Amino acid sequence: MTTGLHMSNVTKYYSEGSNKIAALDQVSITISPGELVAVVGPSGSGKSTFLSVAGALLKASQGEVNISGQELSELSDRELSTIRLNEIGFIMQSSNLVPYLNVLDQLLIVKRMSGKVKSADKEVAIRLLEELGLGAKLKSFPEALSGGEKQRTAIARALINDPKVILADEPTASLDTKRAHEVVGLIAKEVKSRKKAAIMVTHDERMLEYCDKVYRMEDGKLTAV
Ligand SMILES: Nc1ncnc2c1ncn2[C@@H]1O[C@H](COP(=O)(O)OP(=O)(O)OP(=O)(O)O)[C@@H](O)[C@H]1O
Repeated sequence: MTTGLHMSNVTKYYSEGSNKIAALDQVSITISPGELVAVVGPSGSGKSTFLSVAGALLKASQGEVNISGQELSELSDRELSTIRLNEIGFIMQSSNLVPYLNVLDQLLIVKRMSGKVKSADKEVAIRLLEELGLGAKLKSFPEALSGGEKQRTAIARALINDPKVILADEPTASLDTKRAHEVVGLIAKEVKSRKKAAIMVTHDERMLEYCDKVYRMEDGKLTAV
């Protein structure tokens, strides 16, 4: 079976009036399990569109997107939601935590979305949070967490369903240098040990040392650096 994330000749058009913009232009990439790939590039070059297509949030206009052997264009909207929930973990710029849920419940709500929460799920969530250094923060609400702790909670939330793919969009945008290194170091470690295929969009050159490969997006075209 094919593993990881593959994109082959993916083009994504947006229509603006009678104009068609190719936000992605014949993009091909393969990310294997355990590999962390960085995507850099100027504003408006297509990075967010790339992550949205890789994360089954947007459909490609042309080309193939394949996650662990499943070709996304062949799936129904319902099947795509299931893939998003179970096979893809998203880590966003600001951690996007739910303000009225404590750290442990941020993970359990993801479990609840995919069915009933079992007591084993709670144990798995607690173990994961402990591993990410949040054992003392299980009952804390987002407002009482530091920026780094919020992002670590978001990393745990992205991992809780054991997805095949991790997509991170500027995960260090709101962090100081020290926290940024901690957070990306942690993402890299988890990607390796849990064998996830991971993409990180970043403006931060200092984070590239944690990545196995670096790609550059320019005018919708992706090239290896
Ligand atoms: N919904 C949309 N409709 C029309 N055009 C869009 C849409 N979303 C993005 N675009 C255009 O597609 C191109 C790529 O945008 P995208 O957001 O993917 O770039 P980006 O590299 O993520 O930028 P940034 O670093 O500023 O977030 C840009 O020209 C943008 O204006």
